[in-house]
Amino acid sequence: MTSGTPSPTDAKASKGLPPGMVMGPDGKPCKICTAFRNWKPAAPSGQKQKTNRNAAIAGTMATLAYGASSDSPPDPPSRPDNCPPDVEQLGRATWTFLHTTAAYYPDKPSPTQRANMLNLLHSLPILYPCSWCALHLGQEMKVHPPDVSNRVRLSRWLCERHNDVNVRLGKEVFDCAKTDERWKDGPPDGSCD
Ligand SMILES: Cc1cc2nc3c(=O)[nH]c(=O)nc-3n(C[C@H](O)[C@H](O)[C@H](O)COP(=O)(O)OP(=O)(O)OC[C@H]3O[C@@H](n4cnc5c(N)ncnc54)[C@H](O)[C@@H]3O)c2cc1C
Repeated sequence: MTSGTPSPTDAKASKGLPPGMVMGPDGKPCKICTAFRNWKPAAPSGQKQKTNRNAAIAGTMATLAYGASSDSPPDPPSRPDNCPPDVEQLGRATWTFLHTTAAYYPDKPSPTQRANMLNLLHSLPILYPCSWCALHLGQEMKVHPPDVSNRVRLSRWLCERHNDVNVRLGKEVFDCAKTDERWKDGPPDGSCD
């Protein structure tokens, strides 16, 4: 992050927030920037009391029904399937789309195909709903402009941008030599055929 640019981890911005909750550029908790397991919006005080009471009743019912001891830790909350995506679901879906699109991009793209791909990539820092993700991607794209000259180069470029995020999140870096294997051809053992 360049100096002077606000970040979701700014001490001032995140002060008092539960761990993992991410603030948006507007200074409010950003739902689409936060993993569901970390999303703990502050309830209005009346509602909070009601929520706590409901949770207590639910806990008692569960103990009666399943015999769980009252000091056992609660299960992590599960989410109905029809909820909007969180930062992780959106990220996985977007990377799947981008890497697969690159894997099927032509070896010799026409000028129109190159222009279309550039339009798609340059739209992301503007349109991507997770504002911090979009901001970081835009910064990386300034330093590493997209290479849409052919399939291999585009796949490599995307793999490297995905690795930028992996590094920022403390995840393992992906071996970019395996991009086709992951997104188009499948492993050599044929287990995906
Ligand atoms: C443009 C963009 C920016 C993002 N920025 C942020 C951010 O700032 N903060 C945040 O919390 N989340 C961000 N995300 C979401 C984040 O990248 C992950 O998608 C999310 O954390 C879920 O991670 P995951 O471990 O399920 O796997 P993902 O990172 O979603 O990867 C899905 C699969 O892709 C494969 N893969 C992994 N790395 C690569 C690679 N380099 N090349 C090819 N294939 C690969 C692996 O098989 C992996 O299982 C961003 C997503 C996008 C699309």
